[in-house]
Amino acid sequence: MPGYFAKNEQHRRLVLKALLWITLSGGLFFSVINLLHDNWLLAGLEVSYAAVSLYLLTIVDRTHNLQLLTAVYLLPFFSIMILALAQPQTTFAVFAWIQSIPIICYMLLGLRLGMYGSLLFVGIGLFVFSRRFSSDELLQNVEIIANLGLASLAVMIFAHIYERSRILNEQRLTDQATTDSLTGLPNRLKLVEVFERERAHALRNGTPLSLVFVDIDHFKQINDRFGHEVGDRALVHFAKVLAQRLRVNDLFCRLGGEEFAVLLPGSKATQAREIAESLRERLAAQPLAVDDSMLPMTLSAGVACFGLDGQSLDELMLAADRRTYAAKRAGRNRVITREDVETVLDQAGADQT
Ligand SMILES: Nc1nc2c(ncn2[C@@H]2O[C@H](COP(=O)(O)OP(=O)(O)OP(=O)(O)O)[C@@H](O)[C@H]2O)c(=O)[nH]1
Repeated sequence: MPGYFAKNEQHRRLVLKALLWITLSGGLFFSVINLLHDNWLLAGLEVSYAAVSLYLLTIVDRTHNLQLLTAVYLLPFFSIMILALAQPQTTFAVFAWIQSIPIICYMLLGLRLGMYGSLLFVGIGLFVFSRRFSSDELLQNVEIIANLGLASLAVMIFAHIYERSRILNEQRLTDQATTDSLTGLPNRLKLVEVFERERAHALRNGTPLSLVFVDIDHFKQINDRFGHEVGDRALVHFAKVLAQRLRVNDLFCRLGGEEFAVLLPGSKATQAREIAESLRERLAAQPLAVDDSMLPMTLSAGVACFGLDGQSLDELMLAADRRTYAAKRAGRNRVITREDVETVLDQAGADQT
């Protein structure tokens, strides 16, 4: 299922449910009207369609393939509409239903499929309508034809614009929710989302996946000495310096405060360590300019590997966080991997005694 359709599933499910209720009640109502007009074919189709709508209503909440269900529902729905328009017993008024096609298509199928569906079914509807009422004197009136044509076009354009703005707004909200407003980096929510994708990829292809936990050293001192505003600038500077070194596939995100994480798809522990070391060196080489002086910044980092340190993001975070803590205890400005932990802690203990 394409990502976009999956994202909008909840919205589409609600729209489809509303439409199913309308077709259930409308189908029953119009079948009675058509029976009174002796139009058995249309009445039979409408009752059957009401029954199909009732059945779909019972499964719409639990179906895993909403797109297929929507297609199964829409194709006969539009076909019955057009068939109704073609019947000799029906009136001009059935055309009003054709006007609803673009709205239904865009709301249920999205921008591209909605446009194709609208063009196809409105086009067929207009063709059938012009053939069916060609001898009607109403159709000889240019004003009426222009009104009907323009109204159909306007509904389609508005439905298109509405769906486009809805998608853009949804995208904007999703971006806002997954971005750290200070540094512009992805946030923890994005890490959770990307980790799931990369985890599945690593399992499928047997490729490595590493996580580096990064913490700025003595950040509180920057705040205390220069104020919160310089502290914020230091965070932005830090984000910029580190981001320059990483690849597009790597996910560098701010977890909160002065804590960051880097997800490295395709990198095993040794490679992740090298990358973390180069981040550390880069930061040490690029101090922050504060007034006329240069303020040095350093980081401590811990590396964890998918598989070796656990299967879930929580397990990897815990392992990487512990190693970062070990790096802090060992004197800061260093990177610690699984292999380093004991050596470094022994060393730190020896230094203290
Ligand atoms: N300016 C600024 N400060 C923040 C922000 N978020 C957290 N902080 C500050 O970051 C500081 C973190 O302090 P600590 O957890 O003691 O860490 P540290 O001073 O880096 O010490 P070590 O990690 O042990 O090296 C706290 O003073 C927080 O107030 C932020 O968005 N902007």
